[in-house]
Amino acid sequence: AQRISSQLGGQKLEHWEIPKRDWFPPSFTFGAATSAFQIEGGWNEDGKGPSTWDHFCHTYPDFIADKSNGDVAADSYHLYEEDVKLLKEMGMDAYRFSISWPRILPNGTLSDINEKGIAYYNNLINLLIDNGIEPYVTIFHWDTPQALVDDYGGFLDKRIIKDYTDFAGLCFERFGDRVNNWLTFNEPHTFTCLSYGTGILAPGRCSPGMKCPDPTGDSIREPYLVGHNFLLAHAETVDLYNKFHRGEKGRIGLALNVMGTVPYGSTFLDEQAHERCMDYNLGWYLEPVVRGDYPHSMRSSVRDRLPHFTEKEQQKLVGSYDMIGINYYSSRFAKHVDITENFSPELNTHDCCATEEITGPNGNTIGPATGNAWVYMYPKGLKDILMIMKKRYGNPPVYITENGMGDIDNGDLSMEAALDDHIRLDYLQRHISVLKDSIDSGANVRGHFTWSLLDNFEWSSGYTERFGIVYVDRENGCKRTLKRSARWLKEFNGAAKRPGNLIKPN
Ligand SMILES: OC[C@@H]1[C@@H](O)[C@H](O)[C@@H](O)c2nnnn21
Repeated sequence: AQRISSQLGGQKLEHWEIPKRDWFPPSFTFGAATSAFQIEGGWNEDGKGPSTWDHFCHTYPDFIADKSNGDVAADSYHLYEEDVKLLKEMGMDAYRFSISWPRILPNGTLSDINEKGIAYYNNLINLLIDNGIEPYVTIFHWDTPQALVDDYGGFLDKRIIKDYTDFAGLCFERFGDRVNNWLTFNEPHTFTCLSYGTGILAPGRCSPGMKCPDPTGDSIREPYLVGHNFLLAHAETVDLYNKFHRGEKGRIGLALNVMGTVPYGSTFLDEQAHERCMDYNLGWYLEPVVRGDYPHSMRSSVRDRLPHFTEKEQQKLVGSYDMIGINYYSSRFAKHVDITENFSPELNTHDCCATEEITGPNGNTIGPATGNAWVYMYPKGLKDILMIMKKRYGNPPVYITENGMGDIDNGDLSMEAALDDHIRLDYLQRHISVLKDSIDSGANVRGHFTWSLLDNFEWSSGYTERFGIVYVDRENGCKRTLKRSARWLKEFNGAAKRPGNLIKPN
């Protein structure tokens, strides 16, 4: 039966529509996700080197909505025991977090290993395991060591492939005996388009004449160059993992953000536009690891601006994953754009010759607004993507490695109102529910991670968007308080009946 009530958004689900844990197999993983720069703070503590995000926030505060930074963030560098306690209290099966590259390698290379940084992650991993919570580690979640950007331009240069592979190898060596689930990269699509296309994310590059911190880049070439180096670094890292570090339970993959799309109108042109958008939003990084090259529609429109793989690189790329992470938040209407005689892309995202519209031809949005500007609730978009994974990409094990929405807080959202996050609750219930629907339709989806465990530093939005299921009071020592959504997840996970006390390693 259709588990989602006919109404979206305002209507709360009927009680029989609210997902239950036993809709899913016991092996299905429910967790929460964070990333290093967004939660840790301790930006220069115990020998940590600066990341491009430390540099970006300190140098270009006007490009952050509230001129804030990650110096303290949610202070998880000091409060990680609190974080694990909350995960245990909610009965979470797993915790997805990332490793700060410059925290363990301050200048980005193995020439200087920061043992205090390594110790932080070992303490976190040990505490998670002692409390029966599976660590899912994202090796790279956008915080490139500033030293490598200063030295050779970071991901713009092929030298990053060796430095990244060395960094990943150190993580496998030091944490791999207890960490069995690895994601090499978080969201290559977002990183390339927003860090080297529009330039709103660190290191903030874009073409001359455009408005971004460093307008000395090339918004229609650098995204593809950086994306290519991402894929080559991913392939080398998985090869290293396979050769020296894979245990019998080890699994590795990468986490891809996918903006879902539906055709704007019923013409075949919008159908094609939808197909092209899915090639760019999903296929750009998935097809190279599935079949060894970029989607045909990208090859034919980006042409000489899209690098090629050698045969040797393709051999390492194809099949370089045991699982695929999908970060899903929302969908759009894909609308055809004609290529006229003066068509000339200014941003790499213009190459797909389609716009992604929030509002459809009849003036309705794709789904109800939720809070932050770009998340409109459309749970069916998640099923549509999972069906593409099944029908087109071989139905690999998929984890929803991020799913959630943000509450706007320009200093005017009371803690009481923030704690009663009924829109987030409705959003999460509908997206968890649609996963059951997807499994019933043959999707090989294995888990769901809520973004995010904690209210944290939301990149160019700073602290004006709260994505956490746990409220963080940064005015009061980053005190953590479960929101309504977290209390439902605790009930959903059946933790209400289990002791929540934290087991600390002896
Ligand atoms: O914007 C909310 C979150 C960010 O906080 C994450 O760091 C990023 O992986 C992401 N991708 N899509 N949405 N998100």
